[in-house]
Amino acid sequence: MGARMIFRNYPSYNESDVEPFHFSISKELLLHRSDILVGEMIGEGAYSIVYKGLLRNRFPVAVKIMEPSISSVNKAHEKMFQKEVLLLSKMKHDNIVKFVGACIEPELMIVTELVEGGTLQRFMTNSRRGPLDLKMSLSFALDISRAMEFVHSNGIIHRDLNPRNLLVTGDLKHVKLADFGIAREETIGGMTSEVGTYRWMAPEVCSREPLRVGEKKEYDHKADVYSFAIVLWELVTKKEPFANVISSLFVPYLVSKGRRPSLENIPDEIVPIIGSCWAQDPDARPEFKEISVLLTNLLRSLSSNSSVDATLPDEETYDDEMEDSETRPLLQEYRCKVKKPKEKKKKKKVMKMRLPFSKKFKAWLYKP
Ligand SMILES: Nc1ncnc2c1ncn2[C@@H]1O[C@H](COP(=O)(O)OP(=O)(O)OP(=O)(O)O)[C@@H](O)[C@H]1O
Repeated sequence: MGARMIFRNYPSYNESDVEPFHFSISKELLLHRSDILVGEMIGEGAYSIVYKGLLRNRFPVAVKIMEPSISSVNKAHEKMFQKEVLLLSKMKHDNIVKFVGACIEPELMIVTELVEGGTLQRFMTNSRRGPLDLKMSLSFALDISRAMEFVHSNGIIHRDLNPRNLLVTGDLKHVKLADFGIAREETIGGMTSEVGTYRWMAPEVCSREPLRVGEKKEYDHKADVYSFAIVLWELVTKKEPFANVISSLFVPYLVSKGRRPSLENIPDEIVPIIGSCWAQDPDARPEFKEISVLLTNLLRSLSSNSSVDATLPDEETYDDEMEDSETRPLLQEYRCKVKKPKEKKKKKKVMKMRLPFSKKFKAWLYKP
């Protein structure tokens, strides 16, 4: 396996782990190796290589094969594989890659739907030179938020939300969440291992504060909300986060001290969303349920203000307004503002109201 430019922390396992391990994956989730025809390579992860494939000679699929050199030496990777299979098989949502099946003999393989548009990382890199399509960016963000809403409602923390784990559909209209390799069920009392990809890693996950003997860092599903904020920032700025930091290895330190990418030149409507999502205090971050409502309303208001015919993607499925009491006051205030601008007179008033709020919000964000 070649050196990777992305530094990522994986759960640590004891390499001398020799405990016997037996797969307990139900038969319905298993495929025969002969059902799968493996084609060209399309991607590579830390422990796996992903190929295009054909299921029963007919259906295009993605085939993730765990690197045999690793899985044969370490039973811990078999456990990791099994966890990924069991989690992914439960994740049935339009914005999450569909699980097709798994093989355990002769190689460890996970077969999913083939998402043809490549990673969001590649998509954003390719679109950097062109103009920003705000509606498309927000619509992608809404897809991600909806996927995460579903993941969290199932008691799962993804722990590695970043543009390499988000795939763009072939028609370039939607994004799907992939890679549940380090996702875990949230445990009462918080999670403790340090995992994720540094540039997208929440401060509570990556902080290097000294711990007392036996003490462990705790975090919860709000770590994913932080990662989402960085992805949203990338979508609306078309820039790389922490690009001026020499090595991503330094990012955790800076983030733990409150450093964030710049909010300069980001549309006023989006600043409070990003700002609240990457708040230092995880409890101050909104839930994905709230973020989805905000993004839906924002997209609606953008569409109704536009002369271009810009309907929401799959509008009927985004019809889930929340009661005001369900959104936190900060976001509620913001939501009222973005819902209003329909007539010109009202729009002016809204802009007047929004500016001081946004200033106050920025001041709050950067207070020493
Ligand atoms: N369903 C899919 N459709 C198309 N391409 C895919 C699919 N799944 C994975 N890929 C490609 O393969 C790459 C690696 O996949 P994945 O992230 O699942 O592997 P991994 O070993 O878990 O990687 P990581 O080191 O990020 O955990 C992705 O970045 C993407 O380019």
